[in-house]
Parts: sequence; C-alpha cells; structure tokens
Amino acid sequence: MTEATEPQTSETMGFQAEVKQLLHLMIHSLYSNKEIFLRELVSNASDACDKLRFEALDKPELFESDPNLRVRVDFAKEAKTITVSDNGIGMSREDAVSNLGTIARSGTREFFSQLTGDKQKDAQLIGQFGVGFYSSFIVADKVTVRSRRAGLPSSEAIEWVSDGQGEFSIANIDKADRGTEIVLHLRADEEELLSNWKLREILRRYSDHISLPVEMPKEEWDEEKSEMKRTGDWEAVNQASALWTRSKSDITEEQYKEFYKHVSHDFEDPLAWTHNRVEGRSEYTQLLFVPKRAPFDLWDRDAKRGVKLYVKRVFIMDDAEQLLPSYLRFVRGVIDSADLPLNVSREILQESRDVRTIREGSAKRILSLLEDLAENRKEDYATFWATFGQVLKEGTGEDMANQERIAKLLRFASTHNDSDVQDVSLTDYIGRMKEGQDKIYYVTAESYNAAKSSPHLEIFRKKGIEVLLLWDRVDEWMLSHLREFDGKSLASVAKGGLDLEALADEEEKKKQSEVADTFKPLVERLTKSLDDKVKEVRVTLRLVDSPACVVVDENEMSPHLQRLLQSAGQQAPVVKPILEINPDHSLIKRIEQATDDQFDDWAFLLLDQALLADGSQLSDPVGFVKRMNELLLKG
Ligand SMILES: Nc1ncnc2c1ncn2[C@@H]1O[C@H](COP(=O)(O)OP(=O)(O)OP(=O)(O)O)[C@@H](O)[C@H]1O
Repeated sequence: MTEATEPQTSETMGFQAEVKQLLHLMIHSLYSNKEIFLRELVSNASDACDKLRFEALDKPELFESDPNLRVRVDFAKEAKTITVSDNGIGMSREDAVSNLGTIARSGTREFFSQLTGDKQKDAQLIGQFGVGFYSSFIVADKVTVRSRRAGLPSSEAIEWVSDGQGEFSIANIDKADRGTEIVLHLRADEEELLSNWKLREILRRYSDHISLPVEMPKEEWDEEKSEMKRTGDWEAVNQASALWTRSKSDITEEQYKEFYKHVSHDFEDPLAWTHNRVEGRSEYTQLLFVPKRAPFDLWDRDAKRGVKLYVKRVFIMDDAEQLLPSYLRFVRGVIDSADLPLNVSREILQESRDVRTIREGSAKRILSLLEDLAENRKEDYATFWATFGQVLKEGTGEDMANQERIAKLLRFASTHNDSDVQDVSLTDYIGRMKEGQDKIYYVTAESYNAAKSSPHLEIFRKKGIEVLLLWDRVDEWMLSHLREFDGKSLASVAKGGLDLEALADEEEKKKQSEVADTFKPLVERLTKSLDDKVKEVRVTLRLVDSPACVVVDENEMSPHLQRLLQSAGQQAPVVKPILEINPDHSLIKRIEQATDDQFDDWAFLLLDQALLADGSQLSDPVGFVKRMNELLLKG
C-alpha cells in the first residue's frame, strides 16, 4: 500500500449538481444491489490499465519499472476499509477534479429531469445511466482516492477525499507507485464485506472476465492458531485471460453477461450476443451484444457509440464507430483484430480495407443474430423491436447490400390486427395478400391514431385489403429507399393513381366510368372554384364514409414528409394536392345542388376538411370556421 505523506495544497470543491443528485438517488435506490460497487471499481481499474498499455505503445517509459499490469483488492478489518488499487494510467489533479466531481456526458441534465422519485423506476433509470465510481458511496461513508498519473513525478500525485454529501477535497501528495488506489471507509453496517471469502466470491461473480489478474492477498491455514493467515503474497482470483479469446464452450452464460456489463456500463443483462473468430483474408474476433434497453442517449447524435477496438488483445479505443454501420449503433462489445497496426488512429480506421471487412462481417453477424431472435425467440425480438426498431429502419437506406435482410426484420402495425403493436412483418403481409393484389399498401401519419383513421383506408377496409400503419419519424425516409420487397412494390394509399383496378370487379369498373361522366359538371365547378389551390379534382371510389380526401401524385412528396421537413426547418417543395370526391356521399350530393353564391364556400369547406383529416394545418383556419358557421346557419 502507498505511503502517503501529509496532504499539501488542499482545496475543497463542490460536486456538480447532477453528481449530488446521482449520489443521493444511488444510495437510496441501489442499496439492494450494493455489491456492484466492486464490479464498477474493478472495471474502472481494468480500463485504466488498458489505457496505460495503449499509451505505452508510443512511450514505453510509462511502464516505469512496473510492467505487469494488475488490479488488487484488499481489506482491513480493524480500519473497516476495502481498497481497490491498480497500476494503470492514474489521474492528474485536473483529471481527478473533472472525472470524480462532474459528469461530462451530454444529455445528463435531460436524463435527471426524467427521475420520478419512485425508487424502483429510478433505480432502473440510474442503471441505464451508469453509476461507475460513485457507486462506492452505496457502502462507504468516506472514500479516499490516491492517484498518480503515469509519467508524472511522485510529488504530483493527488489525494481526493469525500463523504459523498456535496463536496470533496483534493490535495497534492507524494505517491511512489503509479496508478490509483481507492479506499472505501465502510458504513457501520457493512462489516460482512470485510472477509476474504466474501470479496473473492463477489469478484469471481462479477469480474472473472477481466483480462488482467485481479489479485487478493494469499492466505493459508495456520495449524497452530487454527485460522487463515496471510502469506504476504498476492494471488489472482480470476482467470485473467480476455474473455473473447477463450473458446465458446469454456464461457458460461453468466460470464458473458458480466462481460457485457463491463463493456457497456449497462446494469441489465444483454438481450443476445454473438461470439465468433473470423479467419481468412482478414482475421478478427468479435463479441457483440444487443442490449435489452436503450441507453439514455440513443437519440443523441453526438453520444458515444460503437464497440471497443482491440488489436492483438491490446485495447486501442472505445467507441470505434467505424467498426459498425450507424444503424447498428445500439450494439456493444469488442472487436479484436489481428491485422490492424497497433498505432491505428481514427483517421486510419476510416480508410482501412481491413476495417471495411470487419464492418461488413460484423453487420452480417448482427443481422443473423436478429434473424435468429425473430425466428426462435419471438418475445425477445418484440422487446428488441420496441427498443431499437426505429434505428434498424435506418439500415434500409444506409446498407443497400443488406436491404432485403433488414426489410425482413421490419415489423409494422397494420389494419390486420388493428392495434398499435408493431408485429407484422412484410412476409406476413405478403402471405395475406388478396388474389390479384400486387402491392404492399401503407399509410404514413403523425400518430397511430391519425394513421388508423385516415380516410384513405376506407376502400381497403371495405375490400378487406391489409394496410400497414406507419407513424415513426424515420418511416418516410425509410420508404424513400425501400421501394419493394420480394418483388412487390410498396405503395402509399395516400398517393394518386391508386391502382386498385386489378382488384376491382366488373361492376366497380363500370361504376367508375359512369360516375366520372355523371359528376363531370360538378368536378368542373369545383375545379373552377379551387383553381389555384388544387392540382386537380376528380371522382374516386376509394372513399366510403368521408365525402372527400386529398392525395398527391405517385412521384410527389407525401404531405406527411412535407410537414416533417418543415418542422425540421427545411424547405419542402410546394405540392398542390389532388382533391378526390366520394360520389356516394350525401354531402357531395348537397354541394351539387348548391347555388352559385354558396358554391365557393362549399368547395373551400370540402377541401379544408379533407386537408384536416389528412393531418395538415390550414393556411386560413379562421376563414374555414367562418364558412362552416355560415353554411351551418343557412342549413
Ligand atoms: N482507477 C482509475 N484509474 C484512472 N482513472 C479512473 C479510475 N477510476 C475512474 N477513473 C476516471 O474517472 C472517470 C469516471 O469514472 P466513472 O466510473 O464515474 O465513469 P465511467 O467509467 O466513465 O462511466 P460509467 O459511469 O458509465 O461507468 C473514468 O472515465 C476515468 O477517466
């Protein structure tokens, strides 16, 4: 253990507000999981050793005279302390102030605003956020961190002390050995942790996958005194070989799960994983996990993502986003390449052919894993879809080579089961297609409710043709890339030229041409009144309950996409709608009889209500209300 001299240049500082909140909540809501503190500290210690090994690639002198990286866990019964120490990278004074006093992740404030005060819910949320070092305070009422950054002189080591209330102190000390030592002064009721057996048991459970030796003091049975005695040596309590390098048959499920928690900082078990060694032109090992829950910053474009990159078992970097396409950014894990140079930089990663091979190989593995879930673990796939489905949809445009496979994995709500649960695949849909139907029909809208009550669905419901209901933000984007599936094109029911001809019977075809003739005068009158507002007016048989609806031409941007672009502050082309009227509706018959002085009002009213039903905003809502009231009064 370190011989610390008297602290100098001591300074007391306050925790960032979010840290205070985190500490408070953690102590109160994670108590039932208190042993995780050891996992978190050992995980940090191991990361610190990985970082040292990486920096030492360029500067071997950082190893000083102590090249054997390891983590040590010790305890002192009398003093009631547990100490976790490592000979990793260590922290400078500045590092300690920012790493152990603030949370620098983006989205932290938003995250904290979601906490409810309900212990169970908050514990889940905190788990999602990641507790790290601060979990020490679940079992300790005082924590002392002594650390010296590799490469700094012994006089520039620091001592950080806090009781986890609101402040910490930091001082310069002298520390000969490199790395970090964290001393937990246990709370009064935590004495049961002060046992060699207990600590080994926790370490084996939580840290067996750590690739460095995690050591504890060696003990032997002392015959004379009839008790265990320390020999003065240290011994590893874990296997100390990188988990992903072991053979699959030697790894237990529990070890995979713990390893996942270590690499992802997640609190929960993963949903699924895939572990492979790839040999051939490119050689690498991948151990990739699909989490069960979205990290709190899944939607934050700047958030850290990606997997950890190792080269020949040496840790190179976190969040190597080049190793997976962005639509798989929820995947966590490790990729260990045998081909990349140890001094690989982010820039090199972008250019490297080996990286491209790894990225393609990893995407395929994850897609196979998801296919397996979809096929054999339907409930888990539903969990996956509800959590990450929207992200996976991005793949339809991003990864054209795998578009068909991704499309097979998509799930939608549909008129078939009339619920907002997204569980219909395109294959299910095709299996239920009517005779003569050659398209996959869908409607897009702002919400499930808007989609399911779209007037465009009326004829489909009447004919019993299934329509997919889409309302996720990414849907329009996806649809602009995914034009067909299994030889069937995807068609919006809100677009003109709705080709239901093939499905219409003789009688319907006859009726279509009859009504076109009969309603020609009305169509002409409406066209005149709405002149600059619509592209065209025509009679349709697609409506059942609504008097009219708006559609756009096949090749034009849907109104829903126009609105999405506008709300994102982008310019959308002005597309005039086509007004389609329902010849069987009484309101249309009423308008047919309107006198010339009222006709314009009726025409505008018809168009405006069709726009409203489509989810559009009216350009003149006051005019709409006025016209409606006047017509109501006139009866
Ligand atoms: N043993 C250590 N040696 C060197 N630096 C450390 C050590 N422990 C913690 N740190 C530094 O403190 C930072 C904060 O640690 P903390 O455990 O709170 O969060 P984290 O590991 O970054 O993420 P998470 O909260 O998701 O676990 C780390 O990122 C690291 O820079």
